[in-house]
Amino acid sequence: MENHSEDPWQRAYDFAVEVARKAGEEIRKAGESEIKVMTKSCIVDLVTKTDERVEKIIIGSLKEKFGEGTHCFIGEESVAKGEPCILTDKPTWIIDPVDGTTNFVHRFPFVAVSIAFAVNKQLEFGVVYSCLEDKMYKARRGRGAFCNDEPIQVSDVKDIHKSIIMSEYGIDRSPDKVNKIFTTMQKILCIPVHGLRGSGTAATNMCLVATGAVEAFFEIGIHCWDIAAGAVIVQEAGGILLDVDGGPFDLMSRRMVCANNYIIAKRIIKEIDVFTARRDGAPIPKQ
Ligand SMILES: Nc1ncnc2c1ncn2[C@@H]1O[C@H](CO)[C@@H](O)[C@H]1OP(=O)(O)O
Ligand SMILES: [Mg+2]
Repeated sequence: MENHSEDPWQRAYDFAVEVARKAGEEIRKAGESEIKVMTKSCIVDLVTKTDERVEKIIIGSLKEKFGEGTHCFIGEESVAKGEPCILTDKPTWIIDPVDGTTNFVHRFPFVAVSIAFAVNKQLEFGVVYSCLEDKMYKARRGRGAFCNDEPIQVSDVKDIHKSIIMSEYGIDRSPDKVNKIFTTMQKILCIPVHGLRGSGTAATNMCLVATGAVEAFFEIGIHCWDIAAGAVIVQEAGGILLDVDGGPFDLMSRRMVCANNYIIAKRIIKEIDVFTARRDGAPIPKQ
């Protein structure tokens, strides 16, 4: 019999990679036929049957493998349907079945499956499968980060003027919020930096930091399922995570800066116009 006592999560990690691949194949196939689009919180917050179906496949496979009741699950579409979004000390899977749903709907070619696993609120591993590019990013705490089994590393650029920074626009179209986002983007662009990019998926943006293609990614408004897997991948690739105000990273805070090093992170943080986002798991106030 295999002895997992010294390495309790390897089996879960390997299985997460398998499940992410299967989920990505489902997404690729679904993209070949007509995509029926629905909305969630507002008219630009999109969801499809594929998001819901793929989340069910992922959670179903994990429950079958690890036994119902022993593990907890936080999944984007389950939370949208009223399941709690609370991270406890129990072994917890944090899942975004389709990160970049808007891209998926428009067939803009960056769509990722994001699966992370935390125990005692510490992230143990993360898997991001960029399914249209067929890139499997993965990392386990203390064991390095990989893309299609090749080790990956963040860039060694320390000069902000030689960097590419990533961010996103989110889904809030109130002029006040959009203004803050654009002000930040303008300030960063005019530092100046080499470029400002956004792939439309937070998980993929983080993997691009991990491979050294860009130096940093920041966003306010993302959820824990968008960034949990990417957080392990960035850290294991030698990068760092911070709050947008320079404090420690908090997975449930809906705010994050990830970067190749502190010099780049701190320089960006100086330019970020912070706005509030209700924490993941916080009760929604009654109207
Ligand atoms: N309210 C929000 N504000 C900002 N980003 C959000 C957001 N909700 C989801 N995102 C995520 O941030 C990136 C784009 O802004 C995507 O990864 C998107 O994930 P999604 O495609 O799974 O919804
Ligand atoms: Mg997402």
